Amino acid sequence: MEKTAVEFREVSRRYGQTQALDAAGFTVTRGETVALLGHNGAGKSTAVALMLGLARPDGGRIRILGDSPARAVAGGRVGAMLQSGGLPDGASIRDIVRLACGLYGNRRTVAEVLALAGLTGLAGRRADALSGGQAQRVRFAIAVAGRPELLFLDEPTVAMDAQARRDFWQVVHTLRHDEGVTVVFATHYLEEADQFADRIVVLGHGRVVADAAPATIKALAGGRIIRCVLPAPEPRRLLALPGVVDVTVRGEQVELRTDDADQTVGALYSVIGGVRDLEVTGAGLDEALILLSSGKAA
Ligand SMILES: Nc1ncnc2c1ncn2[C@@H]1O[C@H](COP(=O)(O)OP(=O)(O)OP(=O)(O)O)[C@@H](O)[C@H]1O
Repeated sequence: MEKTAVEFREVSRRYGQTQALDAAGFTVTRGETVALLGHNGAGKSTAVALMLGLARPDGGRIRILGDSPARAVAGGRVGAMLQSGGLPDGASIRDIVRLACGLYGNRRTVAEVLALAGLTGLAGRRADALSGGQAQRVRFAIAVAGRPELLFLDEPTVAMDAQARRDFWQVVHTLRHDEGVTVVFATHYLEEADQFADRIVVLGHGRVVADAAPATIKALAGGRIIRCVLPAPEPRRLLALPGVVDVTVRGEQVELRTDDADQTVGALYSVIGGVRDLEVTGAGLDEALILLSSGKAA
């Protein structure tokens, strides 16, 4: 059996004037859970659509479970939960799940799928009488009905509250553990990527700007931001201060990224001088993502 679940190499896709993906590349090994993380419009949904064969790339190569996306999907080896999956209004949840199970030759029973998705108590409910979070669970049920080897989840927890989110990830964890399912999920929740992924691929403007373990992405976020006002700031002198890893200067406004705030602040006063309005904040994952997406972090 091939070891690579997803090969996504130098993939580009343009919509009119918009370059949604620009030579983006990553691979996913079987059994891994990988998060595609990025801001709105970064290219996450486009990448998922291409991996499912719903659209074709303008350039690059995509292989899914050693096959073309279309053949992997047609073979029933891939499950997907998309952002916009509509549900048939008049049908009950049980009807929808039965249909999905039937499509895959009943690789799971209807009862099993209902239980997996936490829908047993809602089985008789019509699809048009569901909350946003419940509808998400039905989409999840459809995605896992065929016992897929590879699961794509595009912002799966978007309409869920905190408890529903925890329950959802617990089920995904069980599938990974018990069935070895490979999971690729798109999210712009940094915490979600950190908690549930083995690896995070950060997309920014259609390119892969980071591809690393969550701990590495978090380490990038572990630093501090110092903002202050300086008369005639010189970026090169600022970059030479202890701890400083990045400098942004706009007029007299200075922003420094540092991995040792105490040393940097000390040096700002003793070496540079004229410091006004100084503040120090935690960089945080959000700051790290912005930095990565802007291409400033190496
Ligand atoms: N069918 C389409 N037609 C035109 N432009 C599109 C289409 N699909 C995506 N785009 C554009 O391509 C870019 C990438 O969009 P994509 O939906 O892949 O981003 P995303 O990271 O999934 O964003 P979000 O977090 O908002 O879902 C955006 O600028 C978007 O407007």
